[in-house]
Amino acid sequence: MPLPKAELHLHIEGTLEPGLAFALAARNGVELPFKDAEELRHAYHFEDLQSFLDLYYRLMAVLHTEDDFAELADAYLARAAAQGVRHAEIFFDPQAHTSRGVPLATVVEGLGRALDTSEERHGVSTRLIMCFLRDESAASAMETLLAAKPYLHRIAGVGLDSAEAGHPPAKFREVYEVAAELGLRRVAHAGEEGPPAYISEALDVLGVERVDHGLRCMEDPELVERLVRDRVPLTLCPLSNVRLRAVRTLEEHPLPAMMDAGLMCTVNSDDPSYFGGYAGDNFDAVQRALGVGEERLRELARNSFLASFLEDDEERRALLIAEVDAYDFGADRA
Ligand SMILES: Nc1ncnc2[nH]cnc12
Ligand SMILES: [Zn+2]
Repeated sequence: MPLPKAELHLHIEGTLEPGLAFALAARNGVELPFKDAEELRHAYHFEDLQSFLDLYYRLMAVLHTEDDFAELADAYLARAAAQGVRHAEIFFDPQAHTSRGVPLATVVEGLGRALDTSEERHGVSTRLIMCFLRDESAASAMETLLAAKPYLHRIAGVGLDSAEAGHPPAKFREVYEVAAELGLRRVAHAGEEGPPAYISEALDVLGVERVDHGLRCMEDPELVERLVRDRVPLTLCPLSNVRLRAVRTLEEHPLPAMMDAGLMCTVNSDDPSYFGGYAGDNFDAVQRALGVGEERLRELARNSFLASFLEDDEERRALLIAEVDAYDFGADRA
């Protein structure tokens, strides 16, 4: 049995495996610029965040119907469960679908259908986090937020993703103010490719409770001190960082230094279909490449539940943390 963990940084569109992409393309009559799944896999070499995003947006165009979104999410939940994920807070990018004519209702109801049966089918509790594309306008984000009002019973929070450089968090100040008024939790990608100042800005201007990535905080000792003092959770994604060249090699990933500094780190998969692994694979990778030991793996797993939005189910949170504390590494892999 793998180490129980929560996944807090996962883009559902980034779980689209080549096989499912081709099946949906055939079903929906979408032309893909690749001969087959094998050829598509060979395209998974990225220079930076943007070169990945270009393929990510192109491929998700195979998603059209409620069934497509339900199938995508159910496939992720099955894979995640097999790697010990017991709770998943799942990002989705509504503007990437509405901009090509897929209604928000189709996306949310399709994903929602898979999430509704997740605990029963996979033993994974879930939350949905709606992300705004930061390289689109603040007006478009606001329009998306307001359009989501009928679906807020399904949406726990808002996030901010896509191309980071040149799109500072403050661009979305009003959007996050309205999100807070609507009772939504707030997170944002910051410090993946953008500077440490974007991390401070996400905290100060957007009022985020967690920082997605936050990797570049290590360039600013005062910021590290603040994040440690305030126990701000960081949702790190080691395999993603290597594939998108935020770090040169996995062996050079700052995770151990970040944990040494006292930062509240979690380990997640980001876009597992594209970056070579799901949550458990990321845990295995840091254990293997960085020599992260068993007690630190346990700390990462514990942090994942502590940083999760399980406030409305403290009983489940306590139960899952107790499972982490009692986990026997000798009996199985993490
Ligand atoms: N790693 C990432 N950074 C920013 N936006 C994303 N959208 C999907 N994955 C992303
Ligand atoms: Zn991400």
